[in-house]
Amino acid sequence: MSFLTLDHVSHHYFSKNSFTKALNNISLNVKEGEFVALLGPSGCGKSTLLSIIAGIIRQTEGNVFLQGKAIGESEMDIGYMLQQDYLFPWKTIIDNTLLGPKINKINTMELKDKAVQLLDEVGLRDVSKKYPNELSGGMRQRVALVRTLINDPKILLLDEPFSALDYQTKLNLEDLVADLLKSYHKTAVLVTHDIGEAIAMSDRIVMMNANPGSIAKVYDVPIELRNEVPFMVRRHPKFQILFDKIWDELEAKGSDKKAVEISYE
Ligand SMILES: Nc1ncnc2c1ncn2[C@@H]1O[C@H](COP(=O)(O)OP(=O)(O)OP(=O)(O)O)[C@@H](O)[C@H]1O
Repeated sequence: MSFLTLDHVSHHYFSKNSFTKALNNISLNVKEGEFVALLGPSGCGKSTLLSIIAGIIRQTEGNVFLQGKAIGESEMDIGYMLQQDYLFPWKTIIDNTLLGPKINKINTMELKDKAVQLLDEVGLRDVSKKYPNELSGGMRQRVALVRTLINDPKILLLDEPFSALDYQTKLNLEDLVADLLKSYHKTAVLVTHDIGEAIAMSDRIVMMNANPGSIAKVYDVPIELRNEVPFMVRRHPKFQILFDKIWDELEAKGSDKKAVEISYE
């Protein structure tokens, strides 16, 4: 059964002088516990699609359902992790992780133990009383991950969450995120430009076309790779085969195509 359903989703951006067709007729079913990556040339609508799934923007056409319910009925169902951590500098790490529930008027006393446990799981128990500026970029992203998981969201939306990190930190975080999501049996959609990251972390990879954004191809990641931690996936012979296939496909699409933009001027 489909956990997340995208049913003929299209999106147009309208501004005073122009109209951009960002997404055209996207249909996709994501199973519970599945990890799906969205990959494609710049401007193909990956972030737009993620914002629609998050309920931040409303699609122009089509429907999006999470467990059969239209998106937007409960914000708490969705966890969002971005390239920037958006931690509040004047709040301690533990208070930052509890901010979402606090805003939603949930009793944070009950969630404190869970926050401590999650901080422990990401190796940050000792810094819970510190402030964000005392932490490295990788540590801050781990706090952002805890903040996302504290609400126990049904689905995690990851918009290039590792792209601002150095390579080694990024690989370590990929392993950590994959491990945590697997142990909590979370469903996730990742937007990335990094083919290796998409293969290392995902069960399926959705390759998108630009101009306008649509689904070009869906790759099933071989089971041998899905059973490994991301770091080890990169060493598997099947990794390189899939990498080359996707690379050739992306090269063929070109990397700088813009979506259809019609100016009214
Ligand atoms: N708020 C907006 N108003 C008008 N057009 C927009 C807006 N946001 C995005 N677009 C356009 O919609 C198209 C898809 O943009 P989007 O950011 O979703 O693509 P993307 O695949 O995430 O790009 P990138 O990989 O470069 O981050 C682009 O042509 C972009 O210019």
